[in-house]
Amino acid sequence: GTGTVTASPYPAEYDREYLSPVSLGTPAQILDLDFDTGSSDLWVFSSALPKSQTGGQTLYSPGNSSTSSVLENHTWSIRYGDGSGSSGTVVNELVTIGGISARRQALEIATQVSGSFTQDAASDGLLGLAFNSINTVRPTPQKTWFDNVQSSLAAPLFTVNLKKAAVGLYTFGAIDSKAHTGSIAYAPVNTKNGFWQFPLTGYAVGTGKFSNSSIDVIADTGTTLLMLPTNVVDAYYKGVKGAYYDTEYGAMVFPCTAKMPDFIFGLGSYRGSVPGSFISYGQINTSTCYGGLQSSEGLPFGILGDILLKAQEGNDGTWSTFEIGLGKP
Ligand SMILES: CC[C@H](C)[C@H](NC(=O)C[C@H](O)[C@H](CC1CCCCC1)NC(=O)CCNC(=O)[C@H](Cc1ccccc1)NC(=O)N1CCC(N)CC1)C(=O)NCc1cnc(C)nc1N
Repeated sequence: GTGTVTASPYPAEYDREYLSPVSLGTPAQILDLDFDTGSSDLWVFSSALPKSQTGGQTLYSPGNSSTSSVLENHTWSIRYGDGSGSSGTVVNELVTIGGISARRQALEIATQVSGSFTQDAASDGLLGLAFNSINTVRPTPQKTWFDNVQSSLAAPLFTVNLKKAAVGLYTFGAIDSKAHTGSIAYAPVNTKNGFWQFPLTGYAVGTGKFSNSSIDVIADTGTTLLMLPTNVVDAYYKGVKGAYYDTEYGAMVFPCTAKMPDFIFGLGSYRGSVPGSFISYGQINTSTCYGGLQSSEGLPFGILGDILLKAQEGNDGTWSTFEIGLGKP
């Protein structure tokens, strides 16, 4: 079959994360999870958390579900790129998304979460959509929901259609022919690091010439910003009057009045564009804005985060949506 679920941006004006409803257990407990193609753990806020670490999230309670069973002697502990983290125990549970069910999904119950999760009332946990090899459950790593349901999908793929300040969609098992115009560009995925990793074929800034270069990136719905090698970032902000590296924020910032050039990227022979307006991410004070494009210095690859994934390229005046199709060839 195929299944579709909404992806709602939060907070509305910042698109910092996208949340999707997931049904857990019997009777159904619905939690809003951050689908993350940059990790492979499905973990939720739970009744096992100290109250002091919760902040308004919906808590999954295994005791209230007739289909949950403890995965004995298994634990998990995860650390994310922004320094946040969580850990806990594991149950097998019925997990349904858009009508597609995994009957015995490893569902990771948080017994500890770091402060930024406690403060984020909108997110009840994460659903990892990267590869099984980076799942943190021990002693036996567990499979992702996408891996568990693949045999029941019409096609072994999912598509991501995030939108700026509007509700988008994750679709499992089919490519919606209404959601794209023209042919689809494919790139070979390198799964050795457990991510959806592939090469971009180059970039251009605004109306400048396209620079052919192979840039290793991962498609990561769980990362808000677009992170690329320093030489690309420097080339981009050279086109932004008054842009500079703010050591306090550790980020490129610029006057909010600056005209932002579009960012063009190559994927095979396909050319996608991120509107310049998306690269003004938000104000840090009345006159200075924070860049949606930052350096991936120190990372083994660039990160195509939400800033790029939500981009809609305007062609012949219409809007077609840039979406990522992720699946096995
Ligand atoms: C199995 C681990 C797994 C693969 C892990 N994967 C990732 O970190 C990528 C993954 O997509 C995670 C998923 C996030 C985690 C935080 C909660 C939301 C989802 N992405 C990141 O950490 C990228 C950096 N963070 C972000 O992009 C977060 C996302 C966020 C959204 C809403 C609320 C809070 C945070 N955004 C911000 O921090 N923002 C605040 C600042 C603002 N300017 C932009 C928005 C990893 O690489 N960990 C190795 C790792 C460990 N330690 C460190 C320090 N770095 C690491 N990379």
